[in-house]
Amino acid sequence: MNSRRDQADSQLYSQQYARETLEHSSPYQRHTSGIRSSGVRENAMYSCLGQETHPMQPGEMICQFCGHLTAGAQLGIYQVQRLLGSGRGGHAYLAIHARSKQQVVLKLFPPDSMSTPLWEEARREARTAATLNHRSILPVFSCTHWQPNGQQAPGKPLHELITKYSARDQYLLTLCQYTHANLTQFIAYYEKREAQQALKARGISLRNHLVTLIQQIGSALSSAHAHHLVHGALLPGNILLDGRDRLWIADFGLARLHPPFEPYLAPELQDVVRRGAQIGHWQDFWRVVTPASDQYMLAQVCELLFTRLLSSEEYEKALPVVRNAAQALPERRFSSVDAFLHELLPQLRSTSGTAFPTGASNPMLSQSSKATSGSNPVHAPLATSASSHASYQRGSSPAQVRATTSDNCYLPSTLPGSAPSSSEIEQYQKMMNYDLAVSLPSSPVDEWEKKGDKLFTAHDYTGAVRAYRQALALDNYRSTLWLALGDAHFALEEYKEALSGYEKALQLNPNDAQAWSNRGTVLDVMGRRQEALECYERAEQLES
Ligand SMILES: Nc1ncnc2c1ncn2[C@@H]1O[C@H](COP(=O)(O)OP(=O)(O)OP(=O)(O)O)[C@@H](O)[C@H]1O
Repeated sequence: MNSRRDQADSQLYSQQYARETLEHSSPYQRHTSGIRSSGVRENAMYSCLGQETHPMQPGEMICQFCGHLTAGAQLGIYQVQRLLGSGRGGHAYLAIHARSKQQVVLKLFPPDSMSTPLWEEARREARTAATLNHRSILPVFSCTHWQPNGQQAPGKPLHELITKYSARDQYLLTLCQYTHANLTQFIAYYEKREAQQALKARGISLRNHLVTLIQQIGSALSSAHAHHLVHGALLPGNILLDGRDRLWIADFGLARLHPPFEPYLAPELQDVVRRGAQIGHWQDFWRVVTPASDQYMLAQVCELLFTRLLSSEEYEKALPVVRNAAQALPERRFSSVDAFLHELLPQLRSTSGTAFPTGASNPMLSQSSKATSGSNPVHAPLATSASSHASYQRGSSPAQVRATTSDNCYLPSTLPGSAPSSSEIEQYQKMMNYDLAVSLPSSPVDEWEKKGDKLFTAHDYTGAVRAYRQALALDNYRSTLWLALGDAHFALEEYKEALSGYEKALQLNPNDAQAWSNRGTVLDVMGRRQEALECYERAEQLES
């Protein structure tokens, strides 16, 4: 069995996450009995999960008024808990796997004549993106057609609910891993002076953290581009975080079904989108997106992060580079996302400004705080900010920032559901408070963990158990330690203790494929075959 010590960095869930998971479990999670085969709760008030809930008829899965799923609806083996938000094409729901209680996200895209003809291509792209196995590309586990009033087959995996695509009321249904925050929530939290001060007190640099996040976005995009995949809508809601330093880009294939809104829409796509809105389909938009338009969106995301979270001294050297990536003419941008980041990151690292701007020192802060409370991140589109022309020069191509037209009024600049609610911000706030501590220099816990790993490698499993327990005495919310402890007990053939270690690890990090797989192995050894198979299934989903 592989202890996966080398994967320690990816085991990133926080102690707060574990608490939040319990605290935020909905009544549907706590009382899962009473689920009928029709997919909705028995003896319950039937209501939809929309912003304003409406009563619904027993057995109805989709609300006729707002198109949201019924509270507690069961789709195959997944039970829907709550609405996470709505995007350009559909709605995202938090759901749980009925047997393992694993949290997942179900996204439901209603039929819509502008994008439905592209669903097959979107499904293919989502599958291709998942096969890249890139650590910063969120894989879609399953992407099927689904009919609300068809046979729901509770207990079946989602892909077995697939129906032949023909009827008009077919929905597109996707399943992916649940993560704990998106970039909008991250920004909303770190704009707060207290959050920045808490980081400062720990000696953690928010700027360095942003570098880590941007690197991950760049790496995911580069890998996708190398495989002829373009994201097409790199919006903050599609950039997901685990609360520490892990980031995923979500919705490859799916995000591109609808054009992004300003300021993320690259100037070269505006005419196509305008025409698409007139003729009633997004097929041309689907075809004309390019790696250069992804680069443009990444530049917008960078500017959003810098202006909202850093002091101007911290990002002033980086800004011309960002503006070059957001040139109105794609041929004036960098040759690739890699080339962009190659120029950008040294400029960010070399700045000497304070790592933790306060409201007083950051001129953007008071303005952006207002934006946080109400709507999507609002910031000036790079290419339209004519007053801030870039002076960045790259190669022989002079930097030139062009004003773009901003008369794209057919797309909303803010979307319902995209702004974090105060409870989401609060949840994220608690989580992040702990999380960035991961950037701290090596601690006694790290030392004990390393010692445990060495002993494990030397086959001294009893010594390893002792070392891991020492580490856990200092920090028993670290999932990697519980996993390692489980491995050491397994090696000693102490299966009950091994199982308990894996279960603790999974409480803290339910998306750890290795912990699921190891739990399966120990259950197998204990003769609990059926439970073991469920664990393997979960591990495979997470690894696929
Ligand atoms: N896998 C996930 N884990 C956690 N939250 C998610 C996940 N996928 C989506 N969300 C959140 O659910 C909300 C709605 O997501 P959805 O994808 O429908 O729209 P969006 O990402 O905000 O915008 P768009 O789809 O238009 O690009 C967003 O806040 C998004 O961050």
